[in-house]
Amino acid sequence: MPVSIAQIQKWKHQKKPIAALTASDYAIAKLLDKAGVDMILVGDSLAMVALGYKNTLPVTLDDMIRHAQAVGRGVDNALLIVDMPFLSYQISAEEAMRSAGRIFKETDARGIKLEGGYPDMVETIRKLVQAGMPVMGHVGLTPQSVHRIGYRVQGGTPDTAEEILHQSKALVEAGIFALLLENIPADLATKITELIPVPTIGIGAGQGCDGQILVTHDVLGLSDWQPPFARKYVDLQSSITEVVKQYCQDVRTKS
Ligand SMILES: Nc1nc(=O)c2c([nH]1)NC[C@@H]1CN(c3ccc(C(=O)N[C@@H](CCC(=O)O)C(=O)O)cc3)CN21
Ligand SMILES: CC(C)C(=O)C(=O)O
Ligand SMILES: [Mg+2]
Repeated sequence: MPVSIAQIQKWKHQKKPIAALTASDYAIAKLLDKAGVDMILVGDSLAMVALGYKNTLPVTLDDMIRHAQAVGRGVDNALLIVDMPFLSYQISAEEAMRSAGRIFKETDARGIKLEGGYPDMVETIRKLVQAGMPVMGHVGLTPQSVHRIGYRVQGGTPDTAEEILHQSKALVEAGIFALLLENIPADLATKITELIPVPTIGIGAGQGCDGQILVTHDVLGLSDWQPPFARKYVDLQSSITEVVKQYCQDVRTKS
């Protein structure tokens, strides 16, 4: 039985941590799924780690759908979630509905994720949920706003922490099934986790969340740079470089 939304919601109450990672292609997605990851996110961070852009803004809805299709072919068990890319959902609820609808029609996504908890976004999310589309919220550091807020920790002052808590509650009231908390203080993330009824998945938000997510390229040591909170478990850049050098040498020495 594949992991369901109901299942991760039950795990919150059972205090069973949810292990999530990102994927952008078939090969890695299949490995993550077979290794037992609970949730796989086709994150728009693929703009940077897979496509080489300097931030997440350039990636298109067509790009996200293409990558989500590839990931979907490798996933049997994990809950597959797809990020909506910059400007595919911010202009109007109508446009968000059309973009989200394409993701559900053209991929095997079982949920989508949208950044932001400001009033207009809460209303957009309410409409998507009403139309039958499971939505995961995303507050704190929202990378699609990099030009306004940078990649800094969010919610470090009493006022901004209160605002993030308020947004989290508003998103829950609009019907999100889970909430991503990015780069916020651990005590704030713990407080939100205790106060809302849906699972929180943290990245750079401490160990008090119901689950954790990281960008797989960071975990594997394949990124050019990575956030300070991302733990690199293996340095595949070095391994791959060594192997490729060996291969080149073998070709050149005709061995
Ligand atoms: N490879 C990769 N991993 C990620 O986790 C990731 C991406 N890319 N791209 C999209 C966003 C951007 N993320 C980031 C990127 C940088 C910091 C970072 O360096 N934060 C510092 C402060 C930086 C500053 O002041 O500008 C920190 O101390 O939190 C945090 C999150 C997380 N996401
Ligand atoms: C929060 C992270 C994991 C994300 O949204 C992404 O990878 O795009
Ligand atoms: Mg993202």
